[in-house]
Amino acid sequence: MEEPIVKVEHLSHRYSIQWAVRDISFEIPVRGIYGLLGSNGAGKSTTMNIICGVIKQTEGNVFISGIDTRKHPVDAKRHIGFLPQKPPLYGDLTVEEYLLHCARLRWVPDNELKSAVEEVLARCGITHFRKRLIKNLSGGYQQRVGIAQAIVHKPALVVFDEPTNGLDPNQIMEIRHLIKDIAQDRTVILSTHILTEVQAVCDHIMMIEEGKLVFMGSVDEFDNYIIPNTLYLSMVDPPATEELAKIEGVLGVEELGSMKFRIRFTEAQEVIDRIVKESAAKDWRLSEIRVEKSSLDSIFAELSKKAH
Ligand SMILES: Nc1ncnc2c1ncn2[C@@H]1O[C@H](COP(=O)(O)OP(=O)(O)OP(=O)(O)O)[C@@H](O)[C@H]1O
Repeated sequence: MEEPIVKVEHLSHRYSIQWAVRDISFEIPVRGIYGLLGSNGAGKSTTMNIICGVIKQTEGNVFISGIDTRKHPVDAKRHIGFLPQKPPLYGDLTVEEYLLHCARLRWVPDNELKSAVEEVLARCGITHFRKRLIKNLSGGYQQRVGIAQAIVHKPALVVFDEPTNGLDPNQIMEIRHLIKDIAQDRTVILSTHILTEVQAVCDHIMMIEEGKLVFMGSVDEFDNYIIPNTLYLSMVDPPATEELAKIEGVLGVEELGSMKFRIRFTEAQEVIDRIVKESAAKDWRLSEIRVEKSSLDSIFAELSKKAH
């Protein structure tokens, strides 16, 4: 069987006396964008810094494409690109000088340096700024340079720590687009405390709370994890709540006021069909009916509570 791209086994980390990460295990077997989600101080940066070999774990093992990061850190790092929370940029270098420097640091062979930098400049949409000093770029473009240095050596795994932090909405959209593009030919892990970011960018979610992994699965699984789906219903001439509750397949009815209701159900389509039929027969004048997905925010809050 093929080695997983990332394998984390019983990972724990302690800063002096405080445990920041406690017994986390997971595997990333296939390509995709994996969101590492958690509130501030949950342990995201610590986990990412360990995966990328920036800090050494107190306990446990990390393997990158089968290479033990503790035993062979240099070999493992060849497969990793990392954009830390504060990008390691040198403001007094031009974009091109900086990327050349990074490519050399990452063991790109001399005869491939130029083409590697050209490729990454184009990929990140910064070719036209190649001669500009990094300190004179906007935040969004500085972040692009940060991303470029993370992929200049074509690593199999790229790790982004809060990549859209501090950017304006347009810049955020552009950076998300770039991350999706980069993930087409490699695995990406990105950390964020923003739920909509995960929804917009990721295929899979790993959620950390208080140093523990509380969820790992697809975005859809996360979405359905805690709270069952509900129906939102609006009628001009609604019946009594009890009458709605009697409909087969309806598990509960919550009155939201102004002739609106939230219904918990067993099977969406069957219940929708019955409500529409009854409404037509009894002239409830149905004006809106839709399946509500539980918001990521509410799941986030539930999972956080679970972890406590
Ligand atoms: N160098 C350090 N020394 C001591 N404690 C630290 C250090 N770095 C992080 N911590 C603590 O470890 C815990 C986890 O921090 P970490 O930065 O990994 O969380 P995070 O999820 O990345 O949060 P944020 O989104 O705020 O960066 C926090 O309680 C934090 O205060």
